[in-house]
Formats: sequence, structure tokens, C-alpha cells
Amino acid sequence: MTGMFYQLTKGELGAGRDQGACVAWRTPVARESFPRDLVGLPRHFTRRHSLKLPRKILIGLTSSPNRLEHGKIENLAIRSQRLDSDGVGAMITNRDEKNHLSEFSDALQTVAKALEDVAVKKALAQDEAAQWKHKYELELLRNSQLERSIASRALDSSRQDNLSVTSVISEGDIDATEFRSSPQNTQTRSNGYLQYKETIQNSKVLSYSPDLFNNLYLDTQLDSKISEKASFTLTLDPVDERRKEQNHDLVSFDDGDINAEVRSNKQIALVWNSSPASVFILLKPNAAAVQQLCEEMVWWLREQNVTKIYVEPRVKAELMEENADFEFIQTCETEKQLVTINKSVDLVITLGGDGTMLWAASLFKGPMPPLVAFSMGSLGFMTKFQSSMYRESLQAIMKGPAYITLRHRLHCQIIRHDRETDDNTSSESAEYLVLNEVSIDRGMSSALSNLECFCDGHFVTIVQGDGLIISSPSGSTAYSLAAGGSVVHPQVPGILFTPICPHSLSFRPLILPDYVTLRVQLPLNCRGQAWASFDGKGRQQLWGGDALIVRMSEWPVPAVCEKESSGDFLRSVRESLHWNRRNIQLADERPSPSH
Ligand SMILES: NC(=O)c1ccc[n+]([C@@H]2O[C@H](COP(=O)([O-])OP(=O)(O)OC[C@H]3O[C@@H](n4cnc5c(N)ncnc54)[C@H](O)[C@@H]3O)[C@@H](O)[C@H]2O)c1
Ligand SMILES: Nc1ncnc2c1ncn2[C@@H]1O[C@H](COP(=O)(O)OP(=O)(O)OP(=O)(O)O)[C@@H](O)[C@H]1O
Repeated sequence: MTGMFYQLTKGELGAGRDQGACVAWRTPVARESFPRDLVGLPRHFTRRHSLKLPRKILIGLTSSPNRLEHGKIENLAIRSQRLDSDGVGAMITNRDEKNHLSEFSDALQTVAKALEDVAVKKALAQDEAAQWKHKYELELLRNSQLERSIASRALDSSRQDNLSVTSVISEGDIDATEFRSSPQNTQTRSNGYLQYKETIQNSKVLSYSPDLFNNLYLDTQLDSKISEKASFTLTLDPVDERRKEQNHDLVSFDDGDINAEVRSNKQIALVWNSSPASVFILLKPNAAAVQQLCEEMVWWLREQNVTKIYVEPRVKAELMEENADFEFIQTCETEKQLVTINKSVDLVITLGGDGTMLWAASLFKGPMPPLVAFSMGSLGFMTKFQSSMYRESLQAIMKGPAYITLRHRLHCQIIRHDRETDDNTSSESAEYLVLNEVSIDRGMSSALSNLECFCDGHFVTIVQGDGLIISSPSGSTAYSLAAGGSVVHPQVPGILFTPICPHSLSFRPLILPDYVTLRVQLPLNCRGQAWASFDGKGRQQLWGGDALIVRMSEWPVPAVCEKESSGDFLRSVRESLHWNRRNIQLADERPSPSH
């Protein structure tokens, strides 16, 4: 035997030919020693980073080093260069054929390492590109906000009061960018979800200007008229006296001892600076009771001096069918108008179940006004307000203060693999904001899904099963719960990583910190298809080479609490999910020894 060559094509181990001296090596030992991580590793690498993997890798064993060097080794060397500067390292020479198996195994390990390194480099490069893109977009948004503010001043000096509020308040824009991208920056993360700038870092007050809720994300071409939204202030823990003395550093270094007295346990209260006067009501469709309540609520809101009431076009048509007097209700016909509505809405009200709340959140593809969710569904985990008490509840909320749960959303981006150029950086991409989760499943395919997962560029695992759920804490009680994920309080900053029916005994769900960027990609050679769903909607098919990038969004859903964040959450866990429901054990009827 002069030599043996093994071809690695599409992640499969096969046998090649060396000048007619080929030995087909298909023993179980060789297969077992084939490193698992190598199977299905991405083989599509951008030209920009020169990380394109070869379609075929040759691994040679020979008893003649010279032949390797001057024969097939040429082929190997070329491929090695493409793979990594360190080379494949799989060319092994061995005069002792008995040791071939172990040498071959070592060689494969080396190749696996090289492949993994390249995959990690690629993921890092793409994550970095995504982060830069994101920073760039934020910068654009800030600039356009600034420009609008300047234009507004020039246009109308009589609105000076409003403008001065805006300029002061703009210091306190809620923005989660820094804390996400900077895990080390514990100071700015001291309040969990809120990040506010130096000037007000210790003031315990976050203020929202009307401009804050303009839908900057979607459209910057809208009119630059001064918004008529009511302004308000979000105050950290104004009521709880016990916590007044606490400073907001997550970690303090007093006396050189590191302690963490204050964690992300703040309650957030909303205080209106001026009364809310415009409301957007969203209804669950095809429910007579919901429509009836909406009609009642509209008249009542008018009595409360709510001057602008918006509904969806479908709802306006239904209301007008009932009573032509509803003409005053406003609506939108186009997406652009919807954005304009978002700019001037003080409060969003949903009448329905959790699905209606998800629907409402999906309409706001950027900042969102406070949301009050009335329960008119079957489960109502997140919809804590009783519809029969809407007058009392809305009166209290519009007077303020009201507790708020900032329900964080996930920003998801699909990056399509360009099948023509064989890379996936240049193709079009679609973006989504989800309140619950993005799930990737195998759709109609009967094959195992095969999803390669990276976290901040680090290889995590390959999901082989029905799919994967990447969930927000709010979504932890939805699909993720059904797949065995932990129930997480909505104010715990994290991202849930929950497999769906993994074909493995040891694949436990994970909870990752909220600053990470996750990347899930389909190998080019995947057998089945995959589908991504966003809060159970908008299904998108993913093909081999496509990737999904998920990170925490900076635009949460500020949900008004019925009582306060923890009280509402625990009540839902007990009453909606019947968590730990069990008959209480009977008391011991024997007298205790002391009696
Ligand atoms: N196997 C499952 O449990 C499963 C499967 C698919 C989708 N879902 C969930 O359904 C959601 C879409 O909801 P929908 O109302 O539009 O669809 P839907 O009408 O199919 O209802 C899904 C159910 O999940 C509940 N739900 C939704 N969000 C919740 C949350 N955050 N906490 C607790 N319960 C919640 C709803 O109250 C409803 O009863 C998806 O985001 C997904 O989480 C669950
Ligand atoms: N305004 C809307 N427009 C279109 N679809 C909507 C709207 N509101 C709700 N939906 C959809 O209608 C479906 C049912 O709504 P919802 O979940 O609120 O009711 P439910 O199932 O009775 O309540 P629960 O979620 O408490 O079980 C959901 O899939 C939701 O996405």
C-alpha cells in the first residue's frame, strides 16, 4: 500500500484514490473517530475574508512522505491555504500501518479544529458587521431626531415650552445600545433595561419627550410638525421608601470590597406631565363582545377629554356600520399613515388576549407608547386588566403614576445566502421585532433540522431536532415553556435558547445574557428545510446558507401593570398557568407533643 486518501465532501467521509492504490477505509473506527463538530459546519465563507472552505478536503496517509509532498500533496496544499494559514495539518505519514487508525483520527481532529476556527472567524466577522450596521442605523436615527428638533424650533417659536422640555428630556432617551454591546459596562446596566446618559445617571428619573415615541425606526421622511403627544416621566421606584437610599450602581467598590447590593430590581413608574389625549385601540377580530366594549369605551374616552381616538381600518368600518356617529374616529389606510399615527399616540389599548397584545407590538416597529391590555381572551397571561373595570383602570392610568413593565423585544434579521456568488453577506435581508420569540422549525420536512448556532461568534452547538426557540423573558411563558424552557420574570435581562424536541439526552435549555448576539444558520448541505416564525406569525422559509441573527432590541413594549411588575407576573403564573397547583396536604390530626 503506497497511500490512502480520504475525501470529505458535504461532511461525509468517503474514500478516494491515490494513483490506483486506494484503500476504501470505511471501518466503524474511522467513522467514530470522525469529529462530530465537523459534520455540517458552514462551508460558505465570504470572499472578503478569504474564508471560503473547500468543497472537498483530502486527508492523506502514506508510508511515503516524499510521494505526499510531491504528488497529491499539491492538491492538499492548495486547499490548506484556502482553509487556514496553519493548513489542514491532515497530511500524516506513517510507516507503521497498524497505527493508521489513531493517526487518521488525529488528522481529522486537526481538520475539524481548522474548520471550526474558520467558522468562528466568519461568525465573528458577520456579527461585527451586523453591529456596525446597527450602530450606523442608530446614529442615523439620532441625527434625524436632532434635525427634526432643530427644524421644529425654527418653525414655531411660540411652542417654546414644549421645545425646551424636549431638549432637556432628550438627555434621557431610553436606549439599550450601549449595555447590549458592552457586557463590561455594568454601570450603565445598573437598571437592567434602562440606559441613560451621564447627565442624569444618578437622578433616578427617566423622562420621555413626545419625540421619543415618534416612529424613527420606520420612516424619517414624515412631516416635521411638532408632535402633540403628552409628555411623561418614567421614575425609578418613586414609591418604595425602603429603596430610596440605594444608589444605582450594580457593583460597588466601597472599601475595596466588591458587592452587588442593588441588582436590577427597580420598579418603574410612569408619571404624566400632561394628560394623555390620544389613544389607539386595538381589537381582537371576530368577537362581538370585544366590539361592543370598544364602542362603549370610545364614548367614555370622549367624555374624559381624549380628543383623538384611533382604530384599525377594519374596526372603523365595523363601528361605522353600527353607528354613523363614529365618524370622528381616526384610522389609517396605509403603512405610512400608520407610522404617523404612532407618532401622536399617547396610549395603546388592546381588547383581546395575548395574541392581540402581540399584534399591537408588531405594529410598532420602533419605539412604542405605553400599552394597557384588557383581558378578553382565554388565557390572558400578559393582559392583566379586567375589561369590566375599564373606567376605573383607565382613569387611574391617565392620572398616573402607573407601574410599567418594560417587556423587551428581540430584533431578528434574516440574512439570505446568495446562491450565485456563494456567500451570504451581500443578499437582501428582512428584519423583525418580536415580543415573545422567534422559532425555527422543520416545517413540513420529515428530516431532522440541522441548525448551527453561534453566540457572539462563539460556536454554541448544532441543533438536531424539531427546531429552536430564541425567546425573550416575556416569551418564556409561551412556546418556550411548552418546549421545556424556564419561566423567566419579564424584567430579568436575558435571552432564552430553547431547543424543540432535540434528539439528544443532554440538550438542556439555556438562558443567555441580554447583550449577546445569536446567529443561527443552515448548513449549505442541510437535508431538510427550515422555517422561521416571528411571534407565531410571518413564517419565512430558510434555505441552506441562510442565517438568522438575533439580539435584544432597544425598543421595548412598555406595558402598564395592573398592580406592579412582580405581582402581575406571579399572579399570571399561578392563575393562568396553574403553576404548582396541588391539593394542600391534610394537617396531622394527632395532638402535638406540647399540648
Ligand atoms: N406549543 C406551543 O405552546 C405553541 C406553539 C406555537 C405558538 N405558540 C405561541 O403562540 C404565540 C402566538 O400567540 P397567538 O395568541 O397569536 O396565537 P394562538 O392564538 O395560537 O395562541 C397561543 C396561546 O399562547 C398564549 N400566549 C401567547 N403569548 C404568551 C405569553 N407571552 N405568555 C403566556 N402565554 C402566551 C396565548 O394566550 C394563547 O393562548 C407565539 O408567540 C408562541 O409563543 C405556542
Ligand atoms: N387587531 C388584530 N388584527 C389581526 N389579528 C389579530 C388582531 N388582534 C389579535 N389578532 C390575532 O387573533 C388571534 C386571537 O387573538 P387573541 O390571542 O388575542 O385571542 P385569544 O386566543 O382568545 O386569547 P388568548 O391569547 O388569551 O388565548 C391571534 O392569533 C392574534 O394574532
